[in-house]
Amino acid sequence: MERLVIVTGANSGIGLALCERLLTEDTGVHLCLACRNMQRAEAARSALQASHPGAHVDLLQLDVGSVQSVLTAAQELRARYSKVDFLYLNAGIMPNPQVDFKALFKGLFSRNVIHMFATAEGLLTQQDRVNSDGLQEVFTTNLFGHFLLIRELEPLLCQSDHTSSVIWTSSSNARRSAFSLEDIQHKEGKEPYSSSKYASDLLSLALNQHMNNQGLYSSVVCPGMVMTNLTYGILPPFFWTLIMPIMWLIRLFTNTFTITPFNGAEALHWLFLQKPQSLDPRSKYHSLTSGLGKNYTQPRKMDVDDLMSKTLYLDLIELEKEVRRDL
Ligand SMILES: NC(=O)C1=CN([C@@H]2O[C@H](COP(=O)(O)OP(=O)(O)OC[C@H]3O[C@@H](n4cnc5c(N)ncnc54)[C@H](OP(=O)(O)O)[C@@H]3O)[C@@H](O)[C@H]2O)C=CC1
Ligand SMILES: CC(C)=CCC[C@@H](C)[C@H]1CC[C@H]2C3=C(CC[C@]12C)[C@@]1(C)CCC(=O)C[C@@H]1CC3
Repeated sequence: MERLVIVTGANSGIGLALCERLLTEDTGVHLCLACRNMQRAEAARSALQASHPGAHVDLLQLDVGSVQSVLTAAQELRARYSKVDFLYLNAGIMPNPQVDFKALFKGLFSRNVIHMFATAEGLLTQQDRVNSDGLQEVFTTNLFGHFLLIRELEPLLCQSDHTSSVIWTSSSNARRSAFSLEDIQHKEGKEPYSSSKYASDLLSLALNQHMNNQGLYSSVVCPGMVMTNLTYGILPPFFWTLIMPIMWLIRLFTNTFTITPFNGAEALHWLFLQKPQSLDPRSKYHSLTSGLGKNYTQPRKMDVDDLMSKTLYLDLIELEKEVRRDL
């Protein structure tokens, strides 16, 4: 039987590579590319169908950064499909990133150099802004829009006769110290990306605790450090070209430098092949690539606790009520 797989942010990078891998490596996949820009979505579909003639690929207009767009897209999905098997919550942004070159240089000569390259801890800040819903843009795109989508798709995800999986593309940059329950949107700080990714780790745990009994399972993935539009936005392109040999060299010391979107999609694809009941709700599934270029998936325990995750879940439900009231 065909399995319906929805991928947000499917028109480029890791999302597009995942779609390519699903069509190449699996049979009976019905894809729905959920993208904000329909021209880019069309281009992605054409590329997928050029390499997989006859592949079942639908498009859906979805801007996860806009409450109204999520509600309209969910309504469309409920009209089109009777169930969803996999929902990849992959769309994400890192606006106006700034690299702290002083910290980078200092880190190069410290014992933490591998950790620094794997997580970018202490290296990156971003400048966020408020969107037209009055919400922080990074929080809405990376977390809240996806949360709302899950809530809206409950009738398709939670069915008595089958299980469904929601899979978050989180990051090694997710860090507890960047997140605060007093400021879940990260209005105050300078690391909204790190905060939003940590929030997705917490939320995934809460979703498992609240929804496993309805057949919905949530998992978290880290794709590693991948060269995509997102990373190309961090430094000027010529700089990346210049340091590319160093990047391949770094891979000899840290398996988190997956570098290509194909490699980065490893854990996302691996999860497609697993029974959701067999997965650990407290682990993040990492795409890793060895120095010799071998891809594999490894679960690593997340720095999350039950009380924090439950509190965030309840805060998000409250926020959802508020935004619905304001529509
Ligand atoms: N690259 C890396 O090293 C890492 C990436 N990640 C995560 O991987 C995910 C995919 O990013 P990646 O492939 O790297 O980067 P890309 O920029 O290539 O892909 C991001 C995708 O998200 C889409 N998107 C952004 N904002 C919205 C929105 N409001 N509504 C709908 N779609 C949107 C983009 O669409 P559009 O083309 O219209 O902008 C694009 O398709 C992100 O969540 C990112 O945080 C995590 C760890 C490391
Ligand atoms: C010599 C060399 C490789 C310099 C690059 C330094 C930095 C720009 C990178 C070092 C670690 C990278 C990293 C990311 C972005 C680029 C770096 C900061 C991410 C934050 C990209 C998005 C993520 O979700 C996690 C990545 C962690 C590592």
